[in-house]
Amino acid sequence: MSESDGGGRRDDNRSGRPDDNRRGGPGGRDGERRAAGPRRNAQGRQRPERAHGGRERSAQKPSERGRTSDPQRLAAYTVMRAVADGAYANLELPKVLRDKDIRGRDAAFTTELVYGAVRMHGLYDPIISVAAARPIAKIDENVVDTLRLGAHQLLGMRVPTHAAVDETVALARKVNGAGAAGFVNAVMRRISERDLDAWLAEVVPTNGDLTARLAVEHSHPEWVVKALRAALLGHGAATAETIDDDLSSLVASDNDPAKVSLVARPGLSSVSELVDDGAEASWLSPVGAILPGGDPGAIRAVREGRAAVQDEGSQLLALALAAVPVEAEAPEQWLDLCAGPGGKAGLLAALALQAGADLTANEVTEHRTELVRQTLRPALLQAGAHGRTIDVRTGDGRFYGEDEPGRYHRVLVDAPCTGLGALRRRPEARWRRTPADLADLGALQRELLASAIDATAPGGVIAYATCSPHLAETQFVVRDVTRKRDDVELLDAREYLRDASGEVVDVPGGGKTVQLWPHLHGTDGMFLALLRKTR
Ligand SMILES: C[S@@+](CC[C@H](N)C(=O)[O-])C[C@H]1O[C@@H](n2cnc3c(N)ncnc32)[C@H](O)[C@@H]1O
Repeated sequence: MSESDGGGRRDDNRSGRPDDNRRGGPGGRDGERRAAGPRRNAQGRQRPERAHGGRERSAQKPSERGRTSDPQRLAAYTVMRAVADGAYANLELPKVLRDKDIRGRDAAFTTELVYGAVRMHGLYDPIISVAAARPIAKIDENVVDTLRLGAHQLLGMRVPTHAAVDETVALARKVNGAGAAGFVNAVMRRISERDLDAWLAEVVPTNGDLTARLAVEHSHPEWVVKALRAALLGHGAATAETIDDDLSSLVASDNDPAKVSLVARPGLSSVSELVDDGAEASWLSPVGAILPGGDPGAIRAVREGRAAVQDEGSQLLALALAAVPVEAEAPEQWLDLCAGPGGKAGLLAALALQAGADLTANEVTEHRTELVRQTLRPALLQAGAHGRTIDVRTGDGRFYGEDEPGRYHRVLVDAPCTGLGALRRRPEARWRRTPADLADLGALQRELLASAIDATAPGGVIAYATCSPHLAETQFVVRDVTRKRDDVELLDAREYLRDASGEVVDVPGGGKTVQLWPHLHGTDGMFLALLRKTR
């Protein structure tokens, strides 16, 4: 239900959960790492900071300590292993939480454990390696996952040291075996001897190469940091003078939990309904609201599919496509070419009904088409009453131009992409993607955009969007496709990106396309180009 990383509060602290595990992680902005407040003992009472993260010994003998692992850490480990085998954390975690009946604050704690350990292992692995006095590749990968969970408790959450060590050793005994537990105990104790700043001073390279430094400090593959540097410069969001600071802010924000933003699908729900249910109106999106805490599923409009969890950047893009003036005979035909799982289609469907337009929502995989159908259910139910059609289809978007030339008046190409603008949401994404993906995706993105243009009627408008700022997926795709054609022109997309008070959203850079940024707008790194079909 939620796109959030979770987090939350816990009154008792028996198993060492932090009071507020959403903030203060190693990926947080500089100076905020320990901003969440003082350390607490196992009963949750405040205690003084230690100078260098010194040891706090348990009163128990090692053989007596942590014989049983708690269900949350065991669940976190189970998800970690599934992710190592190719699963997606955001899909696997809810299943495991459900199976183990882990809810509320315990679910938030488990979520933070998994997301933090997966996301931050680019930093934790060098620390584990130093603490273990051996290369990470020489440690069994199951044991590495246990240690990543332990390192995150010590360095990224404010779990009391004795609880983090004892519970991680107990977990190791259960899942890695008694021999490994002794090793885990030794490594965890070594890690606990220093605080995060001392470890950063130890493992972050100091040779002056900012890319290498940021890659370790903020746990990103180096190629991603380089690509983000090029993107900031290429989209005009940084200059030669500001790039180091801007890049640092961007990679730091990739490790901040995304706020839980909701969309009120127009005509089905409203921002004021969401506000009445505890959300706060978004200043950025006219149809958005922010949930300050709690489960979005507790909100009636969300449960009924009239509202949903959706990034504000995604909302702005769909609204922009709907806002461009188009001269066409009613009813306008709208097309979402790559609709799965249906987030933007959900908003477009509501807007189409209000505008008296029909919508075709297409997706290439059956499974994701079914997700689109579920998302659109409330709009589908209303379409008949409005005398309108919402058609959900499975098909390859590359053939729409050939099969239905000139049929549509507004077309969204929310292209499959690397997702480098949404790293906050997918903890494993940065480690899965490789530069080689860009070649495959680039060819597909170009074909989909060309097909969309062919499928658009003269005077109609095409929105090309990605949740990546990578230049190869954004500017270069639009440039390559449009320069081969004389039937399309680039519109100034900035004109149509309006905040909740109707003002043009401030987007850095001087071009006609829009690039949103997590560190500037608090949204995913969404790209938008708007094209007019001229003939
Ligand atoms: C970035 S996602 C779209 C997200 C969606 N617009 C939303 O807001 O929920 C891209 C989608 O394109 C689909 N896709 C990939 N290749 C496609 C193709 N050839 N034709 C149509 N859809 C395709 C993927 O399966 C994926 O669901």
